[in-house]
Amino acid sequence: MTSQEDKLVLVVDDEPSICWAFQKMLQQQGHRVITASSAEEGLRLAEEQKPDMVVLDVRLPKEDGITALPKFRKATDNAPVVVITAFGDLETAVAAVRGGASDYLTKPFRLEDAIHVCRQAMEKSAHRNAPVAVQAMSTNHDSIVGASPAMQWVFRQIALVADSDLSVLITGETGTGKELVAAAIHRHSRRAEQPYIPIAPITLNPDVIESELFGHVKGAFTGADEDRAGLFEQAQSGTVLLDEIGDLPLALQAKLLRVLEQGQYFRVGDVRPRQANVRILAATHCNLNDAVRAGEFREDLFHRMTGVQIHLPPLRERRDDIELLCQHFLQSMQYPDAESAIDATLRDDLKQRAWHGNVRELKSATEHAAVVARGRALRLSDFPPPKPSRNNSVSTLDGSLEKEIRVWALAAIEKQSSKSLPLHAQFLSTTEPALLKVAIEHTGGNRAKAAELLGIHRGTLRDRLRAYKIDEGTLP
Ligand SMILES: Nc1ncnc2c1ncn2[C@@H]1O[C@H](COP(=O)(O)OP(=O)(O)OP(=O)(O)O)[C@@H](O)[C@H]1O
Repeated sequence: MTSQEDKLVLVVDDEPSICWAFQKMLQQQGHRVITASSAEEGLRLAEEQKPDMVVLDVRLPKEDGITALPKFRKATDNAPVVVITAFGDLETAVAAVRGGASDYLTKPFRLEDAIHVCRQAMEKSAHRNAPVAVQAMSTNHDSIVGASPAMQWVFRQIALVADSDLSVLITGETGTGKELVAAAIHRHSRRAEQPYIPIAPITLNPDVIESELFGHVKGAFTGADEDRAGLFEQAQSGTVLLDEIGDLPLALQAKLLRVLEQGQYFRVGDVRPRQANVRILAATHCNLNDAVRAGEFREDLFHRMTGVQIHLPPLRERRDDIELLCQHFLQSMQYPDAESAIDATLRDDLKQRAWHGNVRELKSATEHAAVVARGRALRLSDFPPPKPSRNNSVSTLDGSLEKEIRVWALAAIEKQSSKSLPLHAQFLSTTEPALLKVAIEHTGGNRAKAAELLGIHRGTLRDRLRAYKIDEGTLP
């Protein structure tokens, strides 16, 4: 048997630069690489040389990668296949995984991601079950739109978990699409034909929430005139989404844990346990870690739920999706010439907004603008004013910025060497230039006013600009 460092990898891509990049990267990891520029040539090599892993592009000159995927699996006795694609939508990712792909990468990818994905694919058994036939995908659903690397990663994660029965925690600010992701996981799972029940605990009457979830037997409490099934029972064989799982009362968290660990629950007033055959997905916009620390969320449930997580970044961190999303919403409204209704100026203006309400805000703003514009190309004035941030205070760091700083600081500490600047100086030289530039831009290039705004001496400002080599010519 070959060792983890000495595998034969077949790369099938008609772009020589991609073959070259994989060749370099995999050879550095101690593997041997053969390449092919078409599925046909790749299959021939696969039959002859039985590679330990295949990297397969979706778009190939004749037969495409997704169609050829099962053939590669057969030709290599089920060696892992990593599929790569230039632009992925969720359906392509799911089709790849259904066709037997071990993983999925979207071009352009970061080298670290490619190494990580290839290593994981090789670690996985090279002799998995025979591939499942690619199933026709229904298009009659709410599609998830996104071309940004962040959304491509989300598609990959959905595709990888959809077919299993794993519980998944979906996190992200309000309006980022958590419920849409949960519905997509269900839609692409084996349970797709079974019920999908989203439950928001906050909307349930707190006095009867346990009965709502797990049902009750006759006489369990006043008003319980007959046996009744709860939502978990109604979702039998299907999927439940617990929307804002952080809102679930502590007593019910223990009962949910029982469902997750033993697949069992009790109707209120019943002593007979019932079997729950449900997949549990959960969503939250808050930091469950904090809730655990505050004693509001059970730690054991936290660990059970955070095994598989899909995080949806806020829209302001994937601004390149804004135009695509607007066009998508306009198309859904059958707006005339939806694709050209947003010109480059409007696109840039929309990208400037903070979109604190995320995709939900963008959707309602686009619908509003479409009504005002009545069929002509949209203008910024057609859009409602931006929604204010929930946390408009500028005197304190908002949670996400603090998180970024923590991540930065931990990474900097790890990289610290005898040659590095002290941590505080590193931090200042990373963050201060942006602050100085904003102050100067804001004051129209007036250094005296900028220094006043910053609360520092003019001379200090001049020295810092020099120290950071901020090119005065690039500033107003
Ligand atoms: N990537 C996307 N592509 C298309 N539509 C999207 C996308 N993300 C979100 N939406 C739309 O934005 C709206 C809000 O999405 P959703 O309800 O899934 O967000 P959420 O994160 O669950 O919000 P909340 O936390 O407030 O419940 C929905 O109308 C949804 O269809």
